Amino acid sequence: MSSEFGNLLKISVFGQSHGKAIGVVVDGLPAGEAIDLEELDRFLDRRRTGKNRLSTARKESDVPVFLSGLENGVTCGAPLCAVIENGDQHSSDYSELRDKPRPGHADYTAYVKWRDQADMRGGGHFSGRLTAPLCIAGGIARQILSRRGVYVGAHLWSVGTEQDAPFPLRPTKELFETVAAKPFPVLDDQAGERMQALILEARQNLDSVGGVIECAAVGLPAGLGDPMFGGVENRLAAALFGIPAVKGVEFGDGFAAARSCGSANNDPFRMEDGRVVTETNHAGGILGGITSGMPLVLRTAMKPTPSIARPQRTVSLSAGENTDLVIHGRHDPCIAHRAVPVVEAVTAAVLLDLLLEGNHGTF
Ligand SMILES: Cc1cc2nc3c(=O)[nH]c(=O)nc-3n(C[C@H](O)[C@H](O)[C@H](O)COP(=O)(O)O)c2cc1C
Ligand SMILES: C=C(O[C@@H]1CC(C(=O)O)=C[C@@H](OP(=O)(O)O)[C@H]1O)C(=O)O
Repeated sequence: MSSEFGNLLKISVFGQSHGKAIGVVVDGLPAGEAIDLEELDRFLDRRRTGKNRLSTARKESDVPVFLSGLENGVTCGAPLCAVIENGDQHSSDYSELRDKPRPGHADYTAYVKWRDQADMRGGGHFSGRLTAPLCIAGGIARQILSRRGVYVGAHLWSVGTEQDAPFPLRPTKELFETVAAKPFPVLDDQAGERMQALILEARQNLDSVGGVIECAAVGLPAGLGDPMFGGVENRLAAALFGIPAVKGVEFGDGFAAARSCGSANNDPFRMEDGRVVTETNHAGGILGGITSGMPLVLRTAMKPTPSIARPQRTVSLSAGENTDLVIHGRHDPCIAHRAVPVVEAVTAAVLLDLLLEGNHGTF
């Protein structure tokens, strides 16, 4: 199933952007886990729409209703199902797009696959809207992990050409909390100001801008994951590419490592308080697909929002001829800053799945 991932912790996302509701089924959660719903709401709020001109004007409350799996706020072992009602759809914005696919969005490929049955209102099932239920699942996974000393956090690494400071060699839970509490998720607030100016400028120019998110996980044991196709990188990348608009995933120094040399890229081993650590972390905490015990570090490249307000060239599918398109409606001038908690959510879900596998489902 294309909308499901995970081995022992199976996460299945359903719904369409302008349908009645969107939601998630999470099967395989350990029983007896208290879920702090206020903390979950703070997590969902970091992704929420309609806060300011940096994001889409669509206003959704994103309040999850738990239909199963949670009794008195505690997981009961049965599959957890949560739904979010959609409340602010402007479907007329999309009537023309059925015939004239938006460059950069999934309208054309959805049409190729599903023809006239495709629900492309608000991006349908391809929409970034589906990352709200993903954040319910990942927000719960994140709480379960942090109870066991594994912390996942992320920040906006760059927007366009503007760059944040990198995570330090050993990011802490406190650093993750500090970034998560900020209205704009960066380490260096001055860089954050420049990024916000860039997003507003793109919007002003009837355009959009891309960005990169850096995510880290600390407290992971060494030895998680398997060689070759069962690697932690493989598992994370497969799930992270499920986030709409992700066009690249790298671990540690990633593509920059290809411009480095062995003497600079190798992380020297040292003993510290009786355990093996590395002096640097170019590998991003993964060697041979297996965690080394150093912080896991990854980055996801988010493309610029495809729906932009300036006129674009497309085709009329019915007439079979070239034409022009002006997209109306409410769109994010940048996706990356809103997707920071989404990357945390997916990372936490995959790591919890891997930890459950290593402990026969009971972690
Ligand atoms: C949080 C989030 C918000 C998004 N907002 C928009 C948007 O407002 N307008 C838009 O055209 N695309 C938006 N996208 C991106 C599209 O959903 C995505 O580009 C499209 O489904 C095609 O998928 P692909 O880019 O992975 O190929 C958003 C994605 C995410 C994750
Ligand atoms: C609603 C969300 O984002 C939506 C994601 C999206 C897309 O094409 O991905 C297109 C827009 O939908 P609409 O045209 O209905 O406003 C965004 O607002 C959300 O993230 O919750």
